[in-house]
Amino acid sequence: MPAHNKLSRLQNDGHYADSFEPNDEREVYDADKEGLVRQLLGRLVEDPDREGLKRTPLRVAKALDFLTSGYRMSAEAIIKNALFEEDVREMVIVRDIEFYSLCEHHMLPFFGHAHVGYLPNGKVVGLSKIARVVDVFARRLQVQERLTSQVADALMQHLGAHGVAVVMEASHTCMMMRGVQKQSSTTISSAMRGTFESDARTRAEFMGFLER
Ligand SMILES: Nc1nc2c(ncn2[C@@H]2O[C@H](COP(=O)(O)OP(=O)(O)OP(=O)(O)O)[C@@H](O)[C@H]2O)c(=O)[nH]1
Ligand SMILES: [Zn+2]
Repeated sequence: MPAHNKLSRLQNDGHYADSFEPNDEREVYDADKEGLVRQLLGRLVEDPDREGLKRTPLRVAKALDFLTSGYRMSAEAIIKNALFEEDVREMVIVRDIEFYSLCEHHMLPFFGHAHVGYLPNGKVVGLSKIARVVDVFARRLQVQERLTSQVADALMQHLGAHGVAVVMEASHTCMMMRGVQKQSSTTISSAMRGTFESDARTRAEFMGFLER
């Protein structure tokens, strides 16, 4: 088991200590968190020490670390090394990017697809980086609307684009497995920035591509 705890490098204000490497996807081990999950398990089940549950607190702690790893990642760092000068002015769309996030109200998954478009301004970005930026914000405790806006704002800020459009469609397990128990409803959210916000034809062109 790793002796150090990477999370300890996270400062209280949510920023990273200088020594922290952004976008380090290595596994985090946090003994405190494992203990807290063990306590919770003790309240939930009759025998938290039975064989099948012995390593569950460790597994849950590691899973939660992964599912919130977006707090330790930086969209800027992902984008800045993958921007290429290219005289492209037409719309670029990456659609059907699957994502998984946790709703901040219940810490239950919501998941679906993101569709991202942008209008380049002399630079294009490596396509995989757009999907990585979706993950940076999806791997946090979220509401879908904020997730959508954060992806749009980060891309707008770091691409130098004329505009960015993000549409996300998701199923919320907190509405499916509990609460209102609606299995088929999906939620669509959008965030339009720059030309996509100011020009209805650009927005319509983007939406048209999504219909295919
Ligand atoms: N706007 C928005 N709401 C969300 C999202 N995820 C979950 N919610 C909602 O957050 C609300 C929380 O409402 P509360 O009344 O405080 O919680 P609750 O008693 O568990 O609500 P129910 O789910 O209706 O049982 C619920 O209506 C959820 O459906 C999201 O991404 N965006
Ligand atoms: Zn919820």
